[in-house]
Amino acid sequence: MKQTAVIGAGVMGETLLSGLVRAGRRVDQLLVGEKREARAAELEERYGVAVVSNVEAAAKAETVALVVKPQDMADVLDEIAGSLRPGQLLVSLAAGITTAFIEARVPAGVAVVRVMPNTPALVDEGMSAISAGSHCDEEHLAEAEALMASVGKVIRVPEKQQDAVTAISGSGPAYIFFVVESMIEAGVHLGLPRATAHELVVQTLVGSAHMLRETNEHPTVLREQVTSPGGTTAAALRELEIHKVRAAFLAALEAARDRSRELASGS
Ligand SMILES: NC(=O)C1=CN([C@@H]2O[C@H](COP(=O)(O)OP(=O)(O)OC[C@H]3O[C@@H](n4cnc5c(N)ncnc54)[C@H](OP(=O)(O)O)[C@@H]3O)[C@@H](O)[C@H]2O)C=CC1
Ligand SMILES: O=C(O)[C@@H]1CCC=N1
Repeated sequence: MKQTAVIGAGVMGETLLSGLVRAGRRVDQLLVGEKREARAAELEERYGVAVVSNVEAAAKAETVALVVKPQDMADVLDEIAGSLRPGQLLVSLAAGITTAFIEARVPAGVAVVRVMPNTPALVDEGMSAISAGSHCDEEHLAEAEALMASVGKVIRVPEKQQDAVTAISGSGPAYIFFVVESMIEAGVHLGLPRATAHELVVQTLVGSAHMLRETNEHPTVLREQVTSPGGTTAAALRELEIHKVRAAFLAALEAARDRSRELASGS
């Protein structure tokens, strides 16, 4: 029986775990590495999974997903390295941590895949980008792809693109939620009840997202369709340009990309 372990069951780790359970993965094929007792009890109760030590998880599982913070990665790798064996697959979901960083800390022949997921995985609409490490064959990459496909869409990218991917789709949901928050607040300023503003904004987002995916049109075309000459949308977009929102997005995403690069150094 092939087992998959999730080490680090915080926001992203639990998102992956819950997705695997929803996708029909048998709970006796799942192991969780979690050091806090209260959290371990919570996960056992919620999913019926076995919560074990990191060392036991690493020793028993064929595939080990590492979902700890980048700053904790070196310690966790030091802890489990002695239990790992060639042929096993390590799938790291940590921002910034390179496959070379992991390979340098585990036995030779352990396959490593770097993944950048995002939280919409919680509703099976995740976006994951995966990159192979140097001891990784097609079977390992396919295994990592299947793992992440249980919670959404998966693409393969060269590892050198992962910091940019992290800035776009890894952190991306936060920018969207920030825009949603801002629009709801603006609705309240315009005199709408908060619940009404919330419903209007959320459905507008969902509808726009479906249009983007289903029409396959470029966002510029879709934006132009909304923008009647001399109308309300043109007035609003002019303000967004005056306030340099486009430039702010570029600066923000560069900052996220740079922070991802820094995380590999443990800072
Ligand atoms: N949140 C997101 O949207 C995304 C996160 N990621 C990546 O996922 C990883 C986790 O992020 P996130 O879930 O947000 O962070 P969290 O802090 O929510 O989760 C990290 C988890 O790791 C646990 N942990 C820490 N040390 C150990 C250890 N030695 N052994 C086992 N578990 C340990 C923590 O436990 P405790 O709380 O007890 O310390 C916590 O439950 C990061 O590397 C991040 O870059 C990637 C893409 C998106
Ligand atoms: O903020 C972070 O560092 C993580 C990685 C991408 C999304 N959340």
